[in-house]
Amino acid sequence: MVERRKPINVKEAITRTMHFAKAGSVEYIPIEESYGRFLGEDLIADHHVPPFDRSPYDGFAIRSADTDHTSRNHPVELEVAGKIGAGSVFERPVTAGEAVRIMTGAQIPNGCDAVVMLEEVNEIERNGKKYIQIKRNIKAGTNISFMGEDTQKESILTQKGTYITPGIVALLATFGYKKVPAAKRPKIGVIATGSELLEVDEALEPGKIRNSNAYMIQSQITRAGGEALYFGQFSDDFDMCYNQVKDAIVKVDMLITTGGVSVGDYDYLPAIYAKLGCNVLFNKIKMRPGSVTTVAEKGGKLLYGLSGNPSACYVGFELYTRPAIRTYLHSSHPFLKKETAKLGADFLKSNPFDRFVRGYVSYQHGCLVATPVGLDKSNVVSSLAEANILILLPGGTRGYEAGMDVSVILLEDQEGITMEPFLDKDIDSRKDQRNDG
Ligand SMILES: Nc1nc2c(c(=O)[nH]1)N[C@H]1C(S)=C(S)[C@@H](COP(=O)(O)OP(=O)(O)OC[C@H]3O[C@@H](n4cnc5c(N)ncnc54)[C@H](O)[C@@H]3O)O[C@H]1N2
Ligand code: MOO
Ligand SMILES: [Mg+2]
Repeated sequence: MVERRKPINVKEAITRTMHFAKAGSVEYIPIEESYGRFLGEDLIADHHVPPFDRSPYDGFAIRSADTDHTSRNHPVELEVAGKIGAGSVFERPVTAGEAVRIMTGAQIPNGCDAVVMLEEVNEIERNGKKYIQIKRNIKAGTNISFMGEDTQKESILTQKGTYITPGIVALLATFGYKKVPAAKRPKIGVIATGSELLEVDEALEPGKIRNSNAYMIQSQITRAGGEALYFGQFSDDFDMCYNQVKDAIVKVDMLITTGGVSVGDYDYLPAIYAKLGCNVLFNKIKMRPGSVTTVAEKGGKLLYGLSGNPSACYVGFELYTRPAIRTYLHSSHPFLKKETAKLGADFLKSNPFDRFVRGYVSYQHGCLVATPVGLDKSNVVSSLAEANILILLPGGTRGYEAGMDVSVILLEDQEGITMEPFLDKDIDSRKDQRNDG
């Protein structure tokens, strides 16, 4: 008799999975390798930036009070007491009637409180001494880049768990991080199952297909910030698959298998979880694709039994594995960002389960338009190549028409959101949006 599974809703499945998601450790890596990693600690400014008042222009540092009674007809003349370039400091306080020739980036000399640009002064020489003439009144603070105006000491610049962009690399360098505290990447094992699977470089044979999921999942792991460990593809043989899974678990932080998770004669994952004594969190979800997605836990490690169907496998990863990876990477926003978009085409087939339709979001006249791409079947691979979003169509009795507001999940997002807004309104809402008025 075929096993009858009890489906749970997406919200419950995510909640059960995230209960076992935990943060990993922190490692120090060279700053040159930090781009694309995730910060392991909050980045706190340990000094002001800039660390001193400095000149944003090539010009003359002056005492503004010297220009108090200056006008076009009554220019003031200041003696040039010296010259400093960026990196040098003027050795003594500047006194009344003096100016210092200063270059962009140089520290403002003591006594000065303004800078006049080179273009704004007349330079003259008399008796071997240099002078400048200024023809207007200069206010204190003019043309000064003030200490701390960029960042204040003690401020939190970037939170731990943040994806390190080139801009964050610049901040890390500014604050002297030759070694960067980075969240250690979780090691995610990947095992593909199926006697029909050919290696990627094998020629097609009757009844066989190439294993695309293993490579797709490895790239999804990399995009999410994890480190993929590929254990290979294995034919549908219980003992072989059991031993592979058993051996892999000890080498990884999480393990993903693809295929063999449904109710077929050669779908061995349920029996493997049972023999390993795993705590199966769920094995059926009210979602399409990916309803057979199974998540189990063993000794605190998450084991993902993703569907063999490529689209179902992809969606299962993004909904259940990706947030666990980001949590491991210390993110407080581990879920992909959701936005509201206009549906770009009718999607009239109703389904009692929540749908995560592969789609493409484009910008049209300042508006987000989400259009389904490719064939909407869970065994389809081509739609994945075009998709940059998942269009979330809550389950219900009616379909969706072009122009309706829909939620979309942004697949390339790096900022993320917390669990609450991700599970908000449209996941498991069960309401027919067309009754909203
Ligand atoms: N009687 C029932 N049959 C099925 C049910 C069900 O509830 N009752 N669920 C269907 C759903 S929904 C899905 S999704 C699939 C899930 O199948 P499995 O996870 O058991 O995966 P397989 O049977 O091993 O393969 C399914 C499909 O995917 C292809 N595949 C597998 N691995 C790969 C790979 N690495 N790369 C590319 N393609 C792969 C495989 O050839 C099959 O075509 O079950 C339904 N059946
Ligand atoms: O798990 Mo299946 O993808 O719902 O088609
Ligand atoms: Mg199967």
